Amino acid sequence: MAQNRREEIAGFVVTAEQMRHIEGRVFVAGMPVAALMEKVAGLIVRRIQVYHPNHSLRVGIIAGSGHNGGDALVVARELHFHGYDVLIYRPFSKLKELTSQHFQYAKNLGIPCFDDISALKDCDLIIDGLFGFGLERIITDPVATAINQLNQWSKTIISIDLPSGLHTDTGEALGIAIRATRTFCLGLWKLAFLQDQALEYIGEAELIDFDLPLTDIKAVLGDQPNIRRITPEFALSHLPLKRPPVTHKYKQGHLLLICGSHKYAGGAILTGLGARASGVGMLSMAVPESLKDILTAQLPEALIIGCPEETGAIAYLPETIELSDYSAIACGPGLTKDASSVVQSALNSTIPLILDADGLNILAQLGTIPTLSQRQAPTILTPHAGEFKRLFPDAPDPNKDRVNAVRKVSQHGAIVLLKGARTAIADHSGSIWIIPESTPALARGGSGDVLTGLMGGLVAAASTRKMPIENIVASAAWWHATSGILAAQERTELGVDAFTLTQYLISVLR
Ligand SMILES: NC(=O)C1=CN([C@@H]2O[C@H](COP(=O)(O)OP(=O)(O)OC[C@H]3O[C@@H](n4cnc5c(N)ncnc54)[C@H](O)[C@@H]3O)[C@@H](O)[C@H]2O)[C@@H](O)CC1
Ligand SMILES: [K+]
Repeated sequence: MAQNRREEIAGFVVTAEQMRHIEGRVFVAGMPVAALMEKVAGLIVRRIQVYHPNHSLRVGIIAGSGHNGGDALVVARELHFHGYDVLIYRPFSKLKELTSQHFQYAKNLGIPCFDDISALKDCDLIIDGLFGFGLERIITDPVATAINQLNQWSKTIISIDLPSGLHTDTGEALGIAIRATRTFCLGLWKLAFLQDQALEYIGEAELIDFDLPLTDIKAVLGDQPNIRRITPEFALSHLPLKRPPVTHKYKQGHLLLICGSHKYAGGAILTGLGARASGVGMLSMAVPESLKDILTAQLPEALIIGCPEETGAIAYLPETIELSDYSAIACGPGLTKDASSVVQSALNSTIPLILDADGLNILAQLGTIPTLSQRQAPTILTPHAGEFKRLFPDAPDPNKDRVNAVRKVSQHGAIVLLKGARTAIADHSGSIWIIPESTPALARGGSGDVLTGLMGGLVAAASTRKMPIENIVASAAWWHATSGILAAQERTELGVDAFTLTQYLISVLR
């Protein structure tokens, strides 16, 4: 039961408004606000003691005017009683009532209080309780200057709920934000934790579960939450790890990869190796004729189809290829922009299609939105931010509120996977899947080709498994990221070239 709760909670993501609704329900049901604050702060103190067991530390507490400040003041009181040398910086004179009471008591206990940040200069540890999800406008002076000064000290900082200054939903710094070493996110993951622009402020992130009832969470988020944080349990349950005892290769999916050019032969190999790891029943690869021998040598199990070529790119697909014979197509890695007619053929097919790399660039040239509107079957686009802008020049900036950006463009019918530190996926219904952990080691040539092949294989295999294709796409991205994390742990972030990554796809599952 406890395990189930942990798993379930780990999959939820909330906006500030949703969190307020959930808490509101708990308070209406009878939980006293002050009791909840005590409980939350008690859990925070326990975690602080795990990371900083030395009770002679000098701890600076930053307390804002709201309940984030209230949490921080309860933490101050408890650390004081545990023997830590505590001092408080409180920049605002007007405090919410409960926060004000905790401040009075801390002062009466003899904890030194200051309204100047420089009092905290000699602290070993800072606890940031300036703003939580109640921050709603740009931070101005003198607090902005104080945050700037604090950031320059490069101290160990633990932020309560969110690094103060971050917008809870977009992860944007509202003028300025505290750069935390560690952030304890309270109750449920706030959306900011899954936005790339917030990551440099958050440091190590940890969820502090304070027993919000699942019924209240689901009453606000719904049974099928609109935003889902991909957990290992979710991803693994969508991978074809266990086969039926009686099957044959075509029942395990037949993937057609269309990739490669004279210039980018390696991209085709990496895509093929990604597909190999998916366990797909049958793999066919359409490549330029001149690449046939090298691909056959690298992927002896694949059926390599040599295609007529022009300027080193595939000119067109041979007539022997009947696209409807396949379970799915993945098209794009290493094609060059000269392979336009091939991409057009793939778009005309009536089976699931994954487009990546030059497949996306060619789609942008063809006109993304009108072309997508002609598609009869699922289309999956896997752009990074640059490709995203070329595909959807009128969409919101994919480098800012990425979740909103990807949600907006998915209205045009495709499943869109926006690559990044926190890859975000949206489908036409506006549902979002986010991969919560990854590694910068994957920011490397060829790593995307591996994902395309892997996802292609999984989508092809899923055609007989009746699983929502969006879940398969998200699970493929999780698998890819998790393999990168393991490879980086064992080989450093420098040691995760794309070929090495393909070798970790299977070992990460063991
Ligand atoms: N209500 C509760 O009992 C619980 C609350 N929790 C804590 O409460 C926090 C939310 O509390 P609040 O809703 O009081 O909000 P916050 O404490 O996040 O801050 C809001 C306060 O800051 C002011 N403010 C907003 N933007 C400002 C700006 N740019 N410059 C100056 N002042 C600004 C607001 O007027 C308000 O007084 C959570 O983040 C969490 O830390 C958690 O402990 C869970 C339980
Ligand atoms: K905070």
